Formats: sequence, structure tokens, C-alpha cells
Amino acid sequence: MTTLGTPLSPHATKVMLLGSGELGKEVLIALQRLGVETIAVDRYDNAPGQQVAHHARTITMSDPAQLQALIEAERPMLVVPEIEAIATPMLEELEAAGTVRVIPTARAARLTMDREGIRRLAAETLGLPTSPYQFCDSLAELQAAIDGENGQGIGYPCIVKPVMSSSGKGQSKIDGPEDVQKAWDYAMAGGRVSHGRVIVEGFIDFDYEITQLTVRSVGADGQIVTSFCDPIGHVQVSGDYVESWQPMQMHAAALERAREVSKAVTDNLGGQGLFGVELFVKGEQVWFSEVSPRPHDTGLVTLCTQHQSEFELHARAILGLPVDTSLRNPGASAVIYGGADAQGMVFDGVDQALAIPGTDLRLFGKPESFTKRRMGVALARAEDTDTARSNAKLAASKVKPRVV
Ligand SMILES: Nc1ncnc2c1ncn2[C@@H]1O[C@H](COP(=O)(O)OP(=O)(O)OP(=O)(O)O)[C@@H](O)[C@H]1O
Ligand SMILES: NCC(=O)N[C@@H]1O[C@H](COP(=O)([O-])[O-])[C@@H](O)[C@H]1O
Ligand SMILES: [Mg+2]
Repeated sequence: MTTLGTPLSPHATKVMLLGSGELGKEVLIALQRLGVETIAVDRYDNAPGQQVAHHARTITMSDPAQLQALIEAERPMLVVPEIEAIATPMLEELEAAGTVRVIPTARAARLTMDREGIRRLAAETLGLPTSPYQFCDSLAELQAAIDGENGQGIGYPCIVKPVMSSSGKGQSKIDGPEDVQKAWDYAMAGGRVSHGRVIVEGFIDFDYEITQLTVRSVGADGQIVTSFCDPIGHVQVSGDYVESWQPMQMHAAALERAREVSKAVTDNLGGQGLFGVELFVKGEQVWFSEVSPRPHDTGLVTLCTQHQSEFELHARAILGLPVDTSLRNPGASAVIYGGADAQGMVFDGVDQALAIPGTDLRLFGKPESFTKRRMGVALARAEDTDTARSNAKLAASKVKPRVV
């Protein structure tokens, strides 16, 4: 049985989010609606989720001492990682000591904070199909991994990424020997935590890519059940998502395979919550790319397509409540970038965006904009995903961030 308390009372059900960006903000709102007391943690003040939580805390989450001190002071029932760059070995210690429960598990947070942990688990332990890959600690190692012995290396084209980064930061495609140095330098500048290690992956020439949202929740018999959302199609530019839609029409065999792969990975990671499994598809062939043990940016579309968005599903699953992953209607999302480096931007054209039928908007409220920082998203529901995609893109284009 799940019992929930009254926030700001001695019997509050307290949940702490580690990372409080646009995705965490929606999880926090979903938790608030269930009367959960929320603590939003981020690396800077006035992060989106901090603006809607009961409590806001600003710390360096990759610093184990700061993380331990905060968790021990607040004593939340659950700690919910929302970004990768967290001192996850400390979370494992605190979980092992029984101080706190980590979502989905501290081990899952550790394995997915670093591309090496999750890639080795998927490819080497679980035997799932992935791109060919190697890890390198220097430019010379990178070149050697691409060339290999007797031409048996990763080859060209390939993709280089810092082992610790997200939203495409530090990622580039290498088409030939002339690009290697530039890709290495870019990866060194773009990692989230300074760390001289990269993954180099063979380029997969996929037909399309999807996110398979997968939920592990408690079923009627008290056992964990796995449920799947309809697949989400998306387009990425420079490693960052720019539009997504749901449902993605897939060949039945590819969908079945996508769900087998998603089940295998999430079974191993364990715990309760929603996962975003990223997969590449060509014909009936499916490759595992990576997984977020938390809501996924491409899943923002579920705010306008599902009866329960990915954020509500995560909130329910972590609290031990039943979930409903069904689709309500087709829809799409399109990203709004800041377009400039500035504090306190204003957004013109919101009325014009919302005049487009079936559209909605999220402006995240980030205090500072960067040219390529995601500041908002346009959502559109429609009869079909083609209409939804064009309406979402049109709505996003009407919103004009302006420096004042
Ligand atoms: N091996 C590959 N072959 C082809 N395309 C790739 C490969 N690796 C990455 N990509 C492209 O780059 C995108 C981003 O890659 P990836 O998901 O690894 O980056 P990320 O920084 O973790 O992004 P996010 O945090 O948004 O998930 C992929 O969705 C895909 O479009
Ligand atoms: N692909 C991962 C992702 O989308 N994560 C989302 O972006 C925020 C960081 O944004 P910022 O870099 O603008 O601070 C994170 O807090 C999370 O909500
Ligand atoms: Mg990704």
C-alpha cells in the first residue's frame, strides 16, 4: 500500500531531485499534484525546477561531500537523479547504508552517468547490438582506434563523444583523417566534468531513430511490471534533439525487437521509474544507443500525446502507484533555442504561436540563455504526426527570444 503525506508537515513524503532543468520541472509539478514535498537541487540558482519546488538548493552535485551533507540534512524518502553529472559512488554508499532510496537505483545512476558503464553493460554483458566502439584517453589512441591494425579499426565515418556529456555537447562526426584533431579538441572542451576520455563509435547509417519510453512500476500483485509507451521518432542536429513526434510508425518486427532490447536493458538496471531507451532502426534491424534512467528530452512530446505524460509516469512509478502508458492522440514537439548569450531574455510572438490550432508551449524560465541552450518547446496535437510536426515547428518559429 502506498500512503502519501501532507507537504510541510511532520508526515510529508519528501522527494529530492538532483538536477532541476526542464525535465525535472515537469516531474516536480507531477509530484506536487500528489501532495509530495519537493526539494529541487541544481548547480545554479533559479533553475526551472527550483521555481516550482517547495525548497531550492544550489550545490555542486559532482562533489561527494556536498551531496552527502545535503542528503543527510534533508533526509528525503527518494532521491531522483535528473542529470548525469552527479557523484554517483556517494549515492551508492548512501543507498547501501539505508540512508536513502535512489531512483531507479544508485547502480543504474552510476552506470548511465558515463558512456563506458552503460555501453559495456549493453554490448559486453547483455550482448545487445550496438555500433562498434572504443574508449580512448588521447589523440594518439583515438587515431589508433580509427585506423586499427590492418585496417580493422572503427574506420570513417565515425562519431566522437566525451564519455561524460549530454545533449550532444562535445560530440562530432569524423568523415576523414583531417577531422580527427578537431573532434578531439572539441570533445575535450565539451565534456560535463573535466575528464580526458572519449568514446569513438562507428557511424550507423540508420533509417530513423526512436526513443522507447519504458516504465517499471509496481503492479496489482506487488511485483514490478514493465510497460511501454508508443515509440517516439525524433530528429537530432549536432547530437541534440530538435523535434520529436509520437507515435512513430514502425515495422512490427522492428518494434518487437526495440521492446526486447528495452526490456533487457531496463531489467538489468532495475528499480522503479521511467527510462528513455534510445535506439537506431534500419529495416528490421535495431541497435541500442544509450538509455536515460529518467524522463527523456524527446519525451516532452508526451505532454500533449498521452493520458499520463512521461513526467507523470515517472512520478507515479517511483511512488509505487499504477501507471497508464496509453496514447491519447498523435502529436509533436519542436525545440526553441535561446539564439543568443544573455540574461533574462523576453519571448515575443507567444500569442502567434498559440493561435496555431492544437498547440501549447513550455517556456522553461532559465535565467540565462546561450545561443544553443534549449529555452522552451512548442507542442502540437493533431489527427496525424505529419500535421503535428509542421504545426509544432511553425509554433516554435513564431516564438522569438529577444535580448533586452
Ligand atoms: N554511432 C552513431 N551513429 C550514427 N548516429 C549517431 C551515433 N551516435 C550518435 N548519433 C547521433 O547523435 C545523437 C546524439 O547522440 P547521443 O545520444 O549519444 O548523445 P548525447 O549527448 O547523450 O545526447 P542526449 O543527452 O540528448 O541523449 C543520436 O541521437 C544520433 O542522432
Ligand atoms: N538530454 C538531456 C536533457 O535534455 N536534460 C535536461 O536539460 C537540463 C540541462 O539543461 P541546460 O544544459 O540548459 O542547463 C537538465 O536539467 C534536464 O532537464
Ligand atoms: Mg542521446
